[in-house]
Formats: sequence, C-alpha cells, structure tokens
Amino acid sequence: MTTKIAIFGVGLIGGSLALCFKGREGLSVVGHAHRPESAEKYVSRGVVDSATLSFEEAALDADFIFLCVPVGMLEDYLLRLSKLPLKKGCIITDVGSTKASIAECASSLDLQDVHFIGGHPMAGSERSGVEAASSLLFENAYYVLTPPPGVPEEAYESLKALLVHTRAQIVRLDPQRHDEIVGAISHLPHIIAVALVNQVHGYDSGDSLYSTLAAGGFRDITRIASSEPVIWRDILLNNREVMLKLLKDWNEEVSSFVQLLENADGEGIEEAFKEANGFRGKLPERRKGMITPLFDLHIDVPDHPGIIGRIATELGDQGINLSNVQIIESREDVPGIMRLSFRQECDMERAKALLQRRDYTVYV
Ligand SMILES: NC(=O)c1ccc[n+]([C@@H]2O[C@H](COP(=O)([O-])OP(=O)(O)OC[C@H]3O[C@@H](n4cnc5c(N)ncnc54)[C@H](O)[C@@H]3O)[C@@H](O)[C@H]2O)c1
Ligand SMILES: O=C(O)C(=O)C[C@]1(C(=O)O)C=C[C@@H](O)C=C1
Repeated sequence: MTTKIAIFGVGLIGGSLALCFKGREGLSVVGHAHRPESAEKYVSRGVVDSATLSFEEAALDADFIFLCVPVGMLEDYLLRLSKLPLKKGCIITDVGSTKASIAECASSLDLQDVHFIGGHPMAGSERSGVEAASSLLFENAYYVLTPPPGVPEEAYESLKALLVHTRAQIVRLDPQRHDEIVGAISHLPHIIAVALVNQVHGYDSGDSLYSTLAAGGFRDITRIASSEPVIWRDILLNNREVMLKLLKDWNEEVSSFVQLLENADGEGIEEAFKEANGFRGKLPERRKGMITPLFDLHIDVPDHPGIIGRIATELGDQGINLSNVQIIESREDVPGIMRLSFRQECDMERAKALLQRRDYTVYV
C-alpha cells in the first residue's frame, strides 16, 4: 500500500519536504502547483513524483496533506480542503511560520474523519522557491507540531513517524506560545534586519562608500533581510499583536542604548555586551545537514577565485574524504574563514598535515 503525500506549494519548504519523502519505499509525493510552468518544473527537477494544477486531484486519496503556501493563504486552503471528500483518517498539516490563527481556523471547521495538526519546521533560508529546496534543510533542526486538544494520539504519532524522514527533532507546543516565542527569535530579527538595511540604504544613496565598506558585521546581521517579501508580509501581519508588543520592548532596548551613549556610560555598554555574550554563548549549536558528529578544521584562506576548488582537489587527490565545506563570513568564535568537515578523525588529521605542508594556517 502506497502512502500518498500531497504538497500544496512546492517552494523552499514544500520542495524540501518533498525531497525528504520522495523515493522512500511506500511513499508517493504529488505536488500542487498554481501555474502550469511550475508543475512542469517540480517534476523535471525531480522534486515530486507527479504534479497537478487541480486542487481536488492533489488532495484525492491523500494520506497526508502539507500546506506550504504563504501564511495569508493557509486558511483559505484549509477551508477548501474541508469541503472535499478527503480520505478517512487523512492528516492535514501546514508549515506556516505562525500557528495560532490556523489552529483557530481548523477548530472552527467541521473536519469529518480527518485531522489537522499545525506544524512549523524551524529551518529555512532567505532564499525561496523550489530552486532553493534541499533534502538536508531540516536535518538537526527543531520541527514544532501543535496538535489541538482532542486530536487522536495515533494521528499525531503517525505524522511524527512520517517526519522522521526530515531528520528534524519534533517539539510539541501550544500555538499561541509558539507565536510568542517565534515572534521574538525569528520575526523580530527579520524586522530589525530590514530596518537596519533600509537605514543604511538611506545613507548610501548620498555616499556609496557605505555599501562599499559593509563587511562581516553588517552582512551577518542582515542576511535575512533578503527574505521573500510576500512570505514575510504575511507572517508579520498574521502575528501582528505579538509583534507590536515585541517592538515596544525593542524600542525600550534601543532607548536604553541611547541613554548609555548620552551618559557616555562605558561600564553600561560593557555590561550590555557581556550579558549578550553570555546568553548567546550558551545557545545550543545546531548545524544543519549533519546528523553524525563531524571533525572540523578551520583554515584562513585568501579571497582568490577557485580557492575552494583547489583545496577540495588537493584533498581529493590524496584520497581524503571531505564531507562538508562552509565559508564563514564572520570570524567570531572561530579563527578561520573556511570550515572543512570530515566524518573520520583520520581524514581530518591527514588534511591538517597536508594543508600545513601547503602553507595554509590551519586550526582544529
Ligand atoms: N522561508 C523560511 O525560512 C520558512 C521557514 C519555515 C516555514 N516557512 C513557511 O513556509 C511557507 C512557505 O514558505 P517558503 O519559504 O517555502 O516560500 P516559497 O516562496 O519558497 O514557496 C511558496 C510556495 O507557495 C506558492 N504560492 C505562492 N503564492 C501563491 C499563490 N498566490 N497561489 C498559490 N500558490 C502560491 C508558490 O508557488 C510556492 O510553491 C510559509 O507559510 C512560510 O511562513 C518559511
Ligand atoms: O535561516 C533563515 O534564513 C531563516 O530565516 C529561517 C527562519 C528563522 O527565522 O530562523 C525563518 C522563518 C521560519 O519560519 C523559520 C526559520
């Protein structure tokens, strides 16, 4: 018996989920597209087994339905699904970045013999669309589920069992609490990043040296300002109440910095940095895409075209198995700018010796 998984909205998140499920024994993945060219793309990129423009056909006989469209469309999709003759026991879930409103909408609908369980993978990117999808996106990330009271435990367990393919760690949360927490750790940082970029853009219009000199610090804190505008419009409007409260608190944080500077309070500034360092230093490191422990080297590399290829080739020529390469723009926490990861300690040791012989500065 094949388990049919229907994905509505095969973009960054929907496409990544599809890639986690596709090709697994007993699973078939159908993607719903709202444009003919998208349907063709999903199939030709190998992200889904089949794609359809028909809402009904995608939902027909599905065992699991994932709603992966912008938050502002979720309720409409759920409403449409509630009017279809869905398979008995079908589990509908979503991946929206807010959870309270969709949970409320689900509880107001008369869902016959099907169950809605809200979901939100805490992994993503500033990129969007199926082109950015990756089967590794959720590895080691947290994946929040918000089962409503009364949903059968077997339904929750069966969704959890399916999500094993994402290699994410499931966390069960109340939807409102989810929105408060995620508002602070995800939505607020997006607002701050956008406001900061726009502030500097204003200065840069008069003097382009601002963008010329923008280096690690600016880039680190503003990567997420490049996120998809429609996705974020919907998230912020949907979590408006929470965001307004958080922005009030943010204004207070900013005001306290204004005061520190007005008073030339060096000690206070140091304290603020110490407090932030302390809290941030305790954040658990959750690196994506690596489920087993890796052995890392960091190396300082000059900014030359082709440098990554050269290093990878040198290691490959010596039969050294490289598992992952990451360019770290910021130099905080680690002294180098390229991280090379190896599954075997002996590979890491051989790479270290080789790169040192080639005069690279290597840090373990
Ligand atoms: N981007 C992230 O980092 C992230 C992380 C976790 C959850 N989410 C949530 O996942 C959902 C999808 O976000 P994404 O980042 O994959 O976005 P995306 O833009 O990559 O994908 C959105 C999908 O929705 C479809 N879509 C867009 N407008 C549509 C319309 N008018 N009619 C029908 N379909 C439409 C697109 O074709 C695409 O398949 C959102 O609800 C978002 O809040 C995003
Ligand atoms: O890494 C990023 O680019 C993200 O923005 C991912 C991120 C986040 O803020 O952490 C963004 C939105 C989500 O709903 C979940 C995760």
